[in-house]
Amino acid sequence: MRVLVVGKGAVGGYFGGRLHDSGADVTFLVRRKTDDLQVQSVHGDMTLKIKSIVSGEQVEPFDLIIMSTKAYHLKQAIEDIAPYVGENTTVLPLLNGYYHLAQLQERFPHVLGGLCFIESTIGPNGEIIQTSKRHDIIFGEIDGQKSDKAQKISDLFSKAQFKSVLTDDVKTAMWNKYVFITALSGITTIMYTSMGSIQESPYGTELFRDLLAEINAVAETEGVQVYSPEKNVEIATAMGPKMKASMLRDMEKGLPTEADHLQGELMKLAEKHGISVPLLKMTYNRLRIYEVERLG
Ligand SMILES: NC(=O)C1=CN([C@@H]2O[C@H](COP(=O)(O)OP(=O)(O)OC[C@H]3O[C@@H](n4cnc5c(N)ncnc54)[C@H](OP(=O)(O)O)[C@@H]3O)[C@@H](O)[C@H]2O)C=CC1
Ligand SMILES: CC(C)(CO)C(=O)C(=O)O
Repeated sequence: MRVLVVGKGAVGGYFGGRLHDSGADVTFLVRRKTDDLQVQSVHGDMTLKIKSIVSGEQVEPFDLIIMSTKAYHLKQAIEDIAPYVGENTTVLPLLNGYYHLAQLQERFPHVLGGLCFIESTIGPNGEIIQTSKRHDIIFGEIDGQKSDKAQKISDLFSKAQFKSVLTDDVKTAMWNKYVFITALSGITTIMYTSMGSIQESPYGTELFRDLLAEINAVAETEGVQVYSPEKNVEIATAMGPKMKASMLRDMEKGLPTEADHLQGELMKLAEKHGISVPLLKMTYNRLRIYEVERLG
């Protein structure tokens, strides 16, 4: 199976690197040509020679295209991959959030739902640094059906050094992750620290739980039954006290955030349904101020 990984960043570099290391036929779509990939990981480091292409290069359509750009780069990435999507190509996004699925489905014939749990970032020399144990991909057909294509992807993933789960309810899995990351990126950016410090502070866990409860009420208007706030607090705690959302790591580097795609979309939904979400509103507002100040 020929695989194209779009974005050789924290997520794409890690999972694409693991797939390449397992013997899979992986190409990276990059914006600057490179054949090096370095991964420093709690599961073992890798120094790899990889295949890469830049947009516009003439190559045959791929069997699987893994999308791992930030949401604010997705529109351009969709244009860039269009020539590499054929009638048998499957597109698998690993982005946080939910509403990018519709963007992809509008354009491509076969899109799976997907998400990942991994704490990784791009280091100063372009290396991928993965800092806590989870390295999981959860994916499946959006309509919940079994398919040969999804099964073949699962077989390919099972040979690589990460955990993968083929689910028949990817919609709920994506919403669970969406709720979790919206609250986690919100609380860690507002408090500007890791989960351990937040949980040691007087009201940290309570505020995290309250934010999760607000977001659950919004998510449930989409007809999904998501994890309880308590379960999400447990998931965050299990990732270790040093865990920070990638959004905070991006803010520390002065980079843009996915606030519009995560908190912003949920604010729109809350307003549509008249749901009061003061903590979510404060979080989104703080992140919007960051964006305005960042651009000077
Ligand atoms: N980091 C994490 O721990 C986790 C992140 N996520 C989610 O995964 C998604 C990706 O995040 P992350 O990996 O952290 O982001 P990064 O910024 O680390 O990586 C994104 C990569 O996409 C590349 N890119 C952007 N546009 C294009 C394009 N048109 N063609 C080719 N490459 C492109 C960027 O290239 P360039 O270097 O040129 O800018 C960059 O290398 C986000 O939705 C995030 O929320 C999910 C779970 C964990
Ligand atoms: C919380 C975490 C690390 C889990 O995958 C994540 O998704 C992110 O920070 O973007």
